[in-house]
Amino acid sequence: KVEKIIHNIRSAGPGKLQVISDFDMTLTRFAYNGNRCPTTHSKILFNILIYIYIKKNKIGHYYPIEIDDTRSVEEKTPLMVEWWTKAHNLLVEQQIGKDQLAEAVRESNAMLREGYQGFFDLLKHHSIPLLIFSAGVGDILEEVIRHNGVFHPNVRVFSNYMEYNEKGVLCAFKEPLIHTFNKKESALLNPDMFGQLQDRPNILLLGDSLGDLTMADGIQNAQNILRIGYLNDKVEERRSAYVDSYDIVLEKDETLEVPNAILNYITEGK
Ligand SMILES: Nc1ccn([C@@H]2O[C@H](COP(=O)(O)O)[C@@H](O)[C@H]2O)c(=O)n1
Ligand SMILES: [Mg+2]
Repeated sequence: KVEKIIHNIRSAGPGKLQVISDFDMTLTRFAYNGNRCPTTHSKILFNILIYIYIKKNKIGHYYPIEIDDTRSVEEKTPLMVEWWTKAHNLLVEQQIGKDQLAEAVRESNAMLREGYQGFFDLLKHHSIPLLIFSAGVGDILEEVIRHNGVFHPNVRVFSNYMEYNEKGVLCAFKEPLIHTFNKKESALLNPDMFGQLQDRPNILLLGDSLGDLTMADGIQNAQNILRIGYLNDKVEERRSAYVDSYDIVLEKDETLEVPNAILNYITEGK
């Protein structure tokens, strides 16, 4: 099946392709030297207020629920909304200044996956749109890719964005709230963007959660979708659900080698 999809995408050429990707733990590393890397939410909480990250972000409580594939999306959704709302309220309470963001990212160990330069540059070179759908914090995410010199014009980001008051201080998060399991809804809220991309019916989808599988649902005339899933955590327990849902499953792989190899093959000689 994978060979057939890749063959079809290659035959149609890069002009018919778009890449839709998750951000945290898909384009960024899950772990480095045995330690977990921060997400966009935790990057800022971690850098600005370590105490809050540990005591109040409640990653220890909510993250196991997020990745528990024995619970239904319906059961998990209200708990995810609760987690995200608490985290956003916490950030708002801290009165974070717009200028502190860049500094927070510079000082954090935000790490894109190995091979990110080749990935972003190849997509730019072939003018292949890269749509990043993230339930993280859009302002931080943008800062991370800008800081790494790969925020090219072909990159579009859909995420949770901060709102600042007239003094440049964080005062709210823009609606709608995007969490792990409602990416489909936010994709459908952007018909203009997807309308522009209707002439690109072939999709390379990258994700690390089963919730990421719905990111391409806004594409109405999709023809060939190759879904690559990063299985970062609780590998044994979650393998069969991932193998059933993704076309390719990468276990504990901190690189973009496989997507890059596929993209190189698809665009070879073009
Ligand atoms: N308070 C929170 C809420 C969520 N997270 C993690 O962020 C990830 C979302 O970003 P994606 O780019 O992967 O959509 C999500 O998987 C949560 O684990 C967090 O760290 N803190
Ligand atoms: Mg993710």
